[in-house]
Amino acid sequence: MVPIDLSSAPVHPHVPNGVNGVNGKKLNGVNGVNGTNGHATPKSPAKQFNPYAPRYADFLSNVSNFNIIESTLREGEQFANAFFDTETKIKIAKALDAFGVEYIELTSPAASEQSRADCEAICKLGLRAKILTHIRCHMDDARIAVETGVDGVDVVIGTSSFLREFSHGKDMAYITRTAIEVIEFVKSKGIEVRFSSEDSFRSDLVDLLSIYQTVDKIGVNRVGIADTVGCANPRQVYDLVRTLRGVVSCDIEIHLHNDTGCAIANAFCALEAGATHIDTSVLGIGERVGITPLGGLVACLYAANPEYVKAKYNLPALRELENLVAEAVEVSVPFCNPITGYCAFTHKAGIHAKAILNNPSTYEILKPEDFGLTRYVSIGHRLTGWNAVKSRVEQLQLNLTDDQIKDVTAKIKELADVRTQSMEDVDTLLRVYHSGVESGELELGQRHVLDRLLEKHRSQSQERMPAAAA
Ligand SMILES: CC(=O)SCCNC(=O)CCNC(=O)[C@H](O)C(C)(C)COP(=O)(O)OP(=O)(O)OC[C@H]1O[C@@H](n2cnc3c(N)ncnc32)[C@H](O)[C@@H]1OP(=O)(O)O
Ligand SMILES: O=C(O)CCC(=O)C(=O)O
Ligand SMILES: [Zn+2]
Repeated sequence: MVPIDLSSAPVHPHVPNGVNGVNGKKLNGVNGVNGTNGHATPKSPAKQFNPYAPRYADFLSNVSNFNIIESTLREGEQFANAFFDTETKIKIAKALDAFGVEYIELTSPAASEQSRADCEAICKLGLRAKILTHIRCHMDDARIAVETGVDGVDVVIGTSSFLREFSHGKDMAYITRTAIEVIEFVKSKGIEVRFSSEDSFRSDLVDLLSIYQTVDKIGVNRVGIADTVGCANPRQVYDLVRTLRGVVSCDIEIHLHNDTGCAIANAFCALEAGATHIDTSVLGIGERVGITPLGGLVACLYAANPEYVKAKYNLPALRELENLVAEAVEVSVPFCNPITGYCAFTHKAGIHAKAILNNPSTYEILKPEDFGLTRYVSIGHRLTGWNAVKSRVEQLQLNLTDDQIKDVTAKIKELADVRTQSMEDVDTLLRVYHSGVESGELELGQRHVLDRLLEKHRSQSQERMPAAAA
């Protein structure tokens, strides 16, 4: 792949959602969308109907008003490859804080002596983010948690029949009694408390709403819904959060596992339905395939409202944060990772390349410069086009006409049909072509002359570098 560094390319204003004829005027009444078949719009105001105007449900949406509960140091520690020593935990906590997440959730201090000590150490860092720890719904855990110096405690207990039968073995009456005791105890210490049902989507709806209503009445700060097994789809998430929003007045958190790849979409739908807090981890690490990834969620919410997300988080810090965690758990950042994936801002096909060079918003919903990153156009392959090649010719300050660029593009394609051309290969070809034109040896379409010039260039370079060639 031959990347062209486009960091100096003109940056065009980002086209926000809702423009491009989506929420704007262009679509109304066109293509028969409003039943007008392209004819004049009805004149009577009573008959006018804008299907894209905000709906009642949109007023519930928190897509531009949410908090992130970052759980790399809790859920992330449950990732099979994770072992965080104290120093690594502190580095990760500081990097999360520098990125700007609102909350950092830590492993239960009841898990081990070191977990307790690390929790205390992170509380003492004086970070801007609020520090939470995550415990079972049990007074023993609660007593340890409130002594660590955390700003809040996240309490969880399974409510599905699976977990009631095979995990803790408790019925709803016991769960409700213990939840009340734990919540009142944590509240008495003057810190935040959240109550969450584990495996919410496989729990009985009446049980769920009833326990959430009870804990809301006694002043819990947040209730949490958890898709513990990653079985929920966006519609189910919307429906459950929307229903809960009508039942409790406290904040609503959601924790979504990614077993079927829906975790980001589910988080977005939860916000649309009125959730206020989303759990994430860096690169999504957690039990099995993990949970909603921080970077992917940020990409999704940036696409919805770039200005809000840019103002809220230090976006250029994301890459280092992900690299730090990837290194700590010995994985690579996936090539398809939103924002920081190897090819996230690389454009290849000729049709894309031409439009991107004219206006990056044509094929980009995220602006790389907002994340401290650079856009590339790849040209050394058989899908390239003369417009992309022209941009490289201009960067190299070679003087070629459009017809000459089209001619040399045909040669790039011929060579790339055999193997992908490196940046160096393409630059050499462009320079040889240019000097052939300048010297008057090469004319349009004279492939045999170009091949001879290339061969001559190759043997001259080998003569110049015999030692290197040997
Ligand atoms: C879905 C999630 O990710 S929830 C968060 C998961 N986090 C963790 O598990 C934190 C790390 N865990 C640990 O270090 C240990 O499991 C500990 C310290 C919490 C408990 O260890 P142990 O006492 O040895 O128990 P063990 O892990 O074998 O079993 C869990 C116990 O908690 C009980 N339990 C499980 N979930 C809950 C809950 N949400 N609330 C209260 N009790 C619970 C189980 O019934 C079981 O009790 P038992 O000892 O009477 O059998
Ligand atoms: O506390 C919560 O809300 C979620 C706990 C958890 O990790 C899960 O259910 O997957
Ligand atoms: Zn989880």
